Amino acid sequence: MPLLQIDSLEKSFGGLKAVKDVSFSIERDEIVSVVGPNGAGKTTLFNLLTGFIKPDGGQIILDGRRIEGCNPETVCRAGFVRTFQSSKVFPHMSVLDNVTIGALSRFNDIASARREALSIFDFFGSRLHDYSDRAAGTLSWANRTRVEIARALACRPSLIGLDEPTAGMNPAETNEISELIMKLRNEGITVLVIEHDMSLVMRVSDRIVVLHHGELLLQGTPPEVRGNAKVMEAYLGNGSSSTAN
Ligand SMILES: Nc1ncnc2c1ncn2[C@@H]1O[C@H](COP(=O)(O)OP(=O)(O)OP(=O)(O)O)[C@@H](O)[C@H]1O
Repeated sequence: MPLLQIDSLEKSFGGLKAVKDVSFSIERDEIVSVVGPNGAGKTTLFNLLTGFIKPDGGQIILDGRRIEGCNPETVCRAGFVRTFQSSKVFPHMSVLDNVTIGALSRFNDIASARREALSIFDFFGSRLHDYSDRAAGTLSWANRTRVEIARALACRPSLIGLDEPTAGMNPAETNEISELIMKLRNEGITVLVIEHDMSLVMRVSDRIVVLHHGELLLQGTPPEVRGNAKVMEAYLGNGSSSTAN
């Protein structure tokens, strides 16, 4: 049984069908990327999967349980936690408190949640330990993204959704995020990524799902997607700055 099964998902905004009859599944321990030109429906799909908006039709089954239409908190408790395109750390709170908030979804007392947060820090080497007491808003963009990922991990998800995790990062930081994504999978966490950086997508993904005008254009392994004529046409025809190479 797949960890996540999406069947015939639909969402319209007024007359615009942002997500049209989209079906695909994600197996446990996979890294799956969702790509597509601007306006393809990636963010809408992510918002549908994580309960931030409700679908007009279709099913979402997480670990055998129907979650379409559930609110974000219920989806999170069911094991699917996400990050956001623009960092949503609490800027005036310390790094430790930001991550402790994530752990409070599983622990009732602050001391246990804080211990859990510190154990999540280990995942990031010394970076978050070094900044533990700093206000999260004073960190670099890359470190704020790490704090957000740490806060998501503190919920101990089975599936983590990363919405453009390398946005605003330089090549060295982007490489670190690639390594982090692969490390997450090695820890037994399944990863769903929306990402415009196609070199990262090609490097880390087991499978790539390509959306275009709200529809699933193609899904396949990186070699299957790289240079595919339909994918190239979707990107070039859209005038997007991203490329499928
Ligand atoms: N709340 C909304 N109200 C109306 N239209 C919307 C809304 N959200 C998204 N859309 C439209 O739905 C379509 C899909 O948008 P979406 O943001 O999901 O695409 P995307 O693939 O994430 O794009 P990008 O790569 O630019 O972030 C677009 O035409 C967008 O304008």
